[in-house]
Amino acid sequence: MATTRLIVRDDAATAAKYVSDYIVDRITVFAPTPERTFVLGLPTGSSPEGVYNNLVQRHKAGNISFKHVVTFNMDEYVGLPREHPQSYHTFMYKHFFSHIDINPANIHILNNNAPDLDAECIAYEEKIKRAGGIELFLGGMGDDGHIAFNEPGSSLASRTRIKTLAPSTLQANSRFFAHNPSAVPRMALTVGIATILAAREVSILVTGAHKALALQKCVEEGVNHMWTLSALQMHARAMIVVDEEATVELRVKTVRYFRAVEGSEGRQKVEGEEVMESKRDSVLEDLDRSQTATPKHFLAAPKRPEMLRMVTPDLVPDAMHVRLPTEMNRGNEGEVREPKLDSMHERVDSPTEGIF
Ligand SMILES: N[C@@H]1[C@@H](O)[C@H](O)[C@@H](COP(=O)(O)O)O[C@@H]1O
Repeated sequence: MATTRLIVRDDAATAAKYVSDYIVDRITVFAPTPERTFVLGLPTGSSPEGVYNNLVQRHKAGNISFKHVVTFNMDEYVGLPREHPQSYHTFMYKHFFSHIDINPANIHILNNNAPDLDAECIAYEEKIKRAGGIELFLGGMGDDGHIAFNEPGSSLASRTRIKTLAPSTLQANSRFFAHNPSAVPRMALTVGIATILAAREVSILVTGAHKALALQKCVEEGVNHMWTLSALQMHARAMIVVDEEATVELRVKTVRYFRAVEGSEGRQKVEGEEVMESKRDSVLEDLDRSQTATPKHFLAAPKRPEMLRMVTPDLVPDAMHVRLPTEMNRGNEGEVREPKLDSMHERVDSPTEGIF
């Protein structure tokens, strides 16, 4: 059975509303200050457009401020000028940043024109670390199951790096480039799977029947680097919000199970803690619930927000090591070392990529 929590909504609009309301709730409960900012990871793509529209509306209605929110975008095409209409830089300002009260100094987007792209990627990881780690990473999913630009075959231990885009991505994203796949940049900078898994919480929005097969692979099958969103199964606080259309390849019992999980949450209240309208806990915890008494702290956001503000662990959940390639080992401090190249990686990835 899947281990990533799934929230099913009727259509793309209500799925996007669920995600935007969730973000507003999380920031509100966190109550960020200049000294204690809320660090939000952000995606681009057509899926999150509705989320950004809702967030802008909630901001304009006076429901939410982004003054003390720090953002890190997931990815960016290599080589496109910043002001190019299809750069992710342009996308973010057009759909979100230009309409909210975020401090421009708090916005981080990978510099796709940096003279040294490898150094840019390393510095980006450092900036995330210095910001205290990502509190909530919002994401989407490509038609082939990729997250950010972690294309099929990416290492589950990857960090921010250069990736060569898969033909399936060039094809899918050609809709933004006059339907010409050869006009899509061939490379991108992207956070890695491990960067995403290191966030304290991950929320993914997946809508449309064209994503249904990939969703099925990522949710019902095992962790697999050919369907990189499946890595979320190793995260203790992850959810995927989908519309009905995206569920068409899932088993009926899978959808029923997750609906039942969501339904049962509304009935759980924990004394002395503030329940966030039952919108948070993780699937691992959901699974525990069926076997043991429900741990109270998994159902609710603690009233003292500082409890949520622990330094990001340098990843990796125990279960992950079990599945990592044997070349992968750990250093003295418990850090994960990069895996050695193997022939499959050499075939899939460009020689310019130091880390897969
Ligand atoms: N790098 C982005 C991903 O972050 C995004 O999730 C995916 C799906 O985009 P869409 O929501 O338009 O289907 O597109 C691109 O590949």
